[in-house]
Amino acid sequence: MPVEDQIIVPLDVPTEQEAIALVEQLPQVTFWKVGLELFVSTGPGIIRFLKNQQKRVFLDLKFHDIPNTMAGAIRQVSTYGVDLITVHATAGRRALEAVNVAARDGAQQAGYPSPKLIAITLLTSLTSRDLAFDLKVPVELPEYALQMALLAQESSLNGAVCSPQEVAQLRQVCGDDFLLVCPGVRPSWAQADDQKRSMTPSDAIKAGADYLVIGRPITAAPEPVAAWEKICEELAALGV
Ligand SMILES: O=c1ccn([C@@H]2O[C@H](COP(=O)(O)O)[C@@H](O)[C@H]2O)c(=O)[nH]1
Repeated sequence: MPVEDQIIVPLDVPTEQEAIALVEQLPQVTFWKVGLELFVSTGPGIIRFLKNQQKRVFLDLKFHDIPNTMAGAIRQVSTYGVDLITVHATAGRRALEAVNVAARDGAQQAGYPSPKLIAITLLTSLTSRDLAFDLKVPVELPEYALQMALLAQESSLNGAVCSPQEVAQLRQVCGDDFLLVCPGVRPSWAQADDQKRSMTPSDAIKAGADYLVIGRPITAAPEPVAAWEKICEELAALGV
């Protein structure tokens, strides 16, 4: 896969007009992410727009609820024809198993291939200290992320979302067929923002990520096209 196709850019903007403007400004981007802010504002209209532009779509709504409610929501969003959907691994085994069936049903009903379901292991904005002291999880962070990924894999999900700092371990344990998507990616020249477990794009790919989610370093850059090109050049230099 060309390196450009491994970068997913989030449309973290409040309106459909701003989202469309970004897509038009960055025609080189093939994979866009629609998250909570934009989806709450526009509903599925933005997904139709992206699909009409032949873009791949990552619907990052991070579903987290009881199994029946998760299944109902996933059945509905699986009728949109998106490529990737996130759920929280902490919804638990029964919910993860339920969403698998629901995604197949919804996609089949709409005549689309099943979307790939990927589970959030631990948000990249959280630190070891947050996990231990605020969330009261008495497990080291890398072990916790791994256990959440394994829960997703045992529940037949397609992959997981993890920080680049955990991706090498997850790749080694979960194998090559398990999709690993990494947000929290920061080129050396970008600021960290609220990301706490970051790595550079090339280090994240070398560590085993399938896809990188890179937002503000591109979309909030003074020149988004130049920022995109700089990241692609850095990745192309890896020669992978
Ligand atoms: O653990 C997670 C899960 C999802 N995200 C999402 O990725 C992007 C990152 O954007 P940046 O501007 O590159 O920080 C954003 O849409 C998050 O909702 C994440 O960061 N961490």
